[in-house]
Amino acid sequence: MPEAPRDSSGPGDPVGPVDAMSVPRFAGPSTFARLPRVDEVGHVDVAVVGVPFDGGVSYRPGARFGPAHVRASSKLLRPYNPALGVSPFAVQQVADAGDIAANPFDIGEAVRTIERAARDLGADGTRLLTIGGDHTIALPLLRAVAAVHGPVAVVHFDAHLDTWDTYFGEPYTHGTPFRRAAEEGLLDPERCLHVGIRGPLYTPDDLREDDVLGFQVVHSDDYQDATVASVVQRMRRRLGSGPVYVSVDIDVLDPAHAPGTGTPEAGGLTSRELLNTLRGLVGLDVVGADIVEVAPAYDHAEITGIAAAHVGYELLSVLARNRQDAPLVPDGTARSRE
Ligand SMILES: N=C(N)NCCCC(=O)O
Ligand SMILES: [Zn+2]
Ligand SMILES: [Zn+2]
Repeated sequence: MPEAPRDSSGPGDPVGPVDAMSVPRFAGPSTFARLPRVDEVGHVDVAVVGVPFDGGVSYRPGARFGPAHVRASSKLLRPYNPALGVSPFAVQQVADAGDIAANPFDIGEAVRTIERAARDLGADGTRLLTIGGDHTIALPLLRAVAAVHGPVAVVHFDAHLDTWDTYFGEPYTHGTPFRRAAEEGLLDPERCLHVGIRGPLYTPDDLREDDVLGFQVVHSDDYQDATVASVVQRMRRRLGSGPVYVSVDIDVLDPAHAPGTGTPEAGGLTSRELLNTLRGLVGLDVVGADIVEVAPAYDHAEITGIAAAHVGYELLSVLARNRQDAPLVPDGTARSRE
């Protein structure tokens, strides 16, 4: 196929997505948001990378197919984000780095492979937006980020704490990455926060132990009792001014908004609440992010895939906004440029 026309203006400018007015969205390459591959551009500011690994799940399998599904569900994204007043593909070079090939039969080796690949991809300052895969992958991704930045704040969107200790004696699972990360000193215990927590736990100690590891909790129900703006204010106060890693387990959304996931829990966020909360990260030093636990076999009409693609788009928009000095409103969201 000849080189596809892309949304881009001149030589030296970032190469953008394939132009939807020249190549229909259902044709052309299967990269995130129809962006170029990393080997098609020179310098990359942000790489979108897939990790098709689900060897750490405790219930429904299938998140290994998440990267391909989210990419397929990202074809309708457009170049301009009016909510943040930014063109996320025009002010930074975003490109798709393909998938990290992790061993599906050996969790320890998979974790090492993911860490190595994430370190390589981020070696020249490239920031990573990673699409999982199950939540196990957050541990090697945090190792790679902490190797560059030191201990980071984590804002973790999830129905689940994921600070449990082991499953069947296994320390690396999708329910344990943040306990391992805290034990390894990858996290700043004064600046970590879960958002969207709900549902049954194993014992009351789960929350006490989570607290000792350095996490505060915004419960899903807090969105009922408070506004998104007040959640954003609390989140920004907690995350402070140092490096922030954002981990989004798609099951933070209510199963109505994200049925395609492995451990769904009733009573979750709407996609509107999640997208608006993510916009509240503008101005914070976001050094990396992941979107995990999309399991397409349980999805319908791409509901979950589209939600995950939009989460990725907002995260890329936050990174783009951070490159521009446009004014912010007091809760940290951007003033629209209309
Ligand atoms: N990270 C996700 N999605 N789920 C963790 C659930 C762990 C459990 O089965 O108790
Ligand atoms: Zn979860
Ligand atoms: Zn999780």
